[in-house]
Amino acid sequence: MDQLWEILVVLTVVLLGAVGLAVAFLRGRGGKTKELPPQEPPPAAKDAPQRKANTYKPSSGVTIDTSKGSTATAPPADTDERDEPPVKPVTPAEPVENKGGTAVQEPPVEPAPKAPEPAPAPEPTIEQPESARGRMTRLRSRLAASNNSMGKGLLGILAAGTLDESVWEEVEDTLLGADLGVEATTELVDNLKQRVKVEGSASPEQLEMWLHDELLKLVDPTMDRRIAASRQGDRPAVVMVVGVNGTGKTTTVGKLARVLVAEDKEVLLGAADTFRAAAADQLETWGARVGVATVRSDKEGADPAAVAFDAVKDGHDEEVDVVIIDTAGRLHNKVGLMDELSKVKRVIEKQSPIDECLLVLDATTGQNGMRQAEVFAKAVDITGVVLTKLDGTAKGGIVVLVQRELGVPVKLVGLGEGPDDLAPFDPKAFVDAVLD
Ligand SMILES: Nc1nc2c(ncn2[C@@H]2O[C@H](COP(=O)(O)OP(=O)(O)OP(=O)(O)O)[C@@H](O)[C@H]2O)c(=O)[nH]1
Repeated sequence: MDQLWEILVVLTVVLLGAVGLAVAFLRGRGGKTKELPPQEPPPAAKDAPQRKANTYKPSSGVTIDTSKGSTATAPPADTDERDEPPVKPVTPAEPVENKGGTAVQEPPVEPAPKAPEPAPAPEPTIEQPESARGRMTRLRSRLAASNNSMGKGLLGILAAGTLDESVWEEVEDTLLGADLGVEATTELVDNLKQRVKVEGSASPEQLEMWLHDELLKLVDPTMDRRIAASRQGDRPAVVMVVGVNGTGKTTTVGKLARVLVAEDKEVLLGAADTFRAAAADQLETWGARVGVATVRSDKEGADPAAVAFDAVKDGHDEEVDVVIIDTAGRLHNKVGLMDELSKVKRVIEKQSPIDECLLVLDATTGQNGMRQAEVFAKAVDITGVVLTKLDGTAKGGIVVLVQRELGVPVKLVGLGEGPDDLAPFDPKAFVDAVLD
């Protein structure tokens, strides 16, 4: 019986072993994964140009590969990257989908080529303005071109023959037409008549000489035409410039700065014309051309008195020779403008006297300009006149009229739009040009 059990156990073990081997054999065959045929690359990736690794060369000389997934590598020591063909920069784009719907990553994007170092800003060129001496001589032809019709007319009339009353009337009309004014005209004609009477007769040359003398007398060479633009003790001189808009005020301040720079003066400009937005820019440009700074406010409609105050204060601190203040020429009404000018004047005078107050008058406006002048003279104490645009008018007689009416000399004349077309007024050169 025992033997039978032993035989049964052995048979069972053999059977189980055979079954296990059979299962293992079957698994080994049936579980093998099927090989996929080789995959074609997606069209987009296939067509993508083979591009070299994107490189960025910092100033240290180390090349950093910025292409995706790569690590920083140093180039071989003997690699000269300048020999590589240039790589076209690629615009970054979103990943695109190929036809099969697989997302294809856009090839790595190269950084924009390093911007070249910006060229150092060119040094501003400081212009060398023409010296004041000799300007009137250079500009004399301009005066003569516009004004000697008056001189020629007078000489023609006086040389025509007998000096009867009708001839004197013609002389008077010519002088009045040149804006000399009634008073000065009567004075001149009376004096000429007197000389002719005393001499008995006169040659055309003698008449020309007398006319020259009489005109010069009216222009008055004895007036002090110097501009107070030198330091006054331990402070700068202060020059305030006033006048109606469009007369050439800002231009004159710019030109005057040039005259003074040519005389080796240190100048500071104050842009107190805050009414017209562009006036401060205009003034600053004028100053910058000759290396002169401008005190201004960037706020349109800022208080002009405050700007003038700051300019004078800065002038003190910087120890310049002269501070020139440009003012507004237009406000909503005349009263407002005059109040503003008076205030600018008062505020400046809190820290410094005003040494010069120049009224800018447009010579082409004739009698109209005279009425403006009187209004300004009431608001501020005018110490001198700048007659602009004398190159564009035959009415040079305004020089005499303005001096007589205001009791102050014409100190400067504008004879063109060029930067150096402002000249100290020279009575003799003026009369010479008129009778040229
Ligand atoms: N022909 C000539 N033109 C001049 C002369 N002076 C100034 N001008 C011109 O006159 C115009 C007006 O000049 P501005 O300096 O802007 O006048 P402004 O008085 O400051 O005017 P606002 O700033 O509006 O008050 C400009 O075109 C100048 O070039 C001159 O002597 N001769």
